[in-house]
Amino acid sequence: MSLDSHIESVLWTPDQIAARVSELAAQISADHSPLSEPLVLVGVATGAFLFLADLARSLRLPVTVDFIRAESYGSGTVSSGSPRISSDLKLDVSGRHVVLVEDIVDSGSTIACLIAHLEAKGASSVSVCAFLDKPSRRKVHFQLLSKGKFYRGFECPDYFVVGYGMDFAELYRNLPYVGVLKPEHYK
Ligand SMILES: O=P(O)(O)OC[C@H]1O[C@H](OP(=O)(O)OP(=O)(O)O)[C@H](O)[C@@H]1O
Ligand code: HPA
Ligand SMILES: [Mg+2]
Repeated sequence: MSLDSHIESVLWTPDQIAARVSELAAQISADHSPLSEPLVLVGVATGAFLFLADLARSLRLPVTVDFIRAESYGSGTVSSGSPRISSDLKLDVSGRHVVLVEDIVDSGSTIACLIAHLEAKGASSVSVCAFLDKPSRRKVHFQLLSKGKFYRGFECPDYFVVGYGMDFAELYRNLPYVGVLKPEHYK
């Protein structure tokens, strides 16, 4: 079964995604060189899995990789507004420079919760690298401490998007592009 027929329009093609990921990786590499210890990439499961894999392979720095899981959407398209951390880090990030890797920042509640969590663990800096940023939907205006930076791939228009890691009801994550679903597929 192909899910391509469920897509109304493609917003970013695989080539556009690859080009932007390379630019982000170059910027992060330049900003974090040289480091005395490897940069810690923290992927936000599940949605960031493809972006993290692509970004990590483009970085020209030693990195360590871990995952964290925060849930707020369940199977719908609207955030509950109060994410909970359902799976924590394995690595100790105290004294380390961390980049939180997200597929999308939408209401901002997930990333705000995770930034606070990593800062409380004593990270030296917490930056955010989000493939997409949807500022039109922002409810929580997160702040980074002075050494943290916000890297974003693209500004996303006000659609619920799928593909390149992002799901609707756990489907569409493996599409190699980002697109908008046809209305009949939002149930
Ligand atoms: O800015 P927000 O409104 O908080 O939304 C963004 C978050 O929502 C999605 O994750 P979700 O909780 O759906 O889990 P998933 O990554 O497993 O899809 C997405 O991957 C981000 O982590
Ligand atoms: N698509 C998929 N998952 C999401 C989105 C979106 O637009 N916003 C927050 N989580
Ligand atoms: Mg999701």
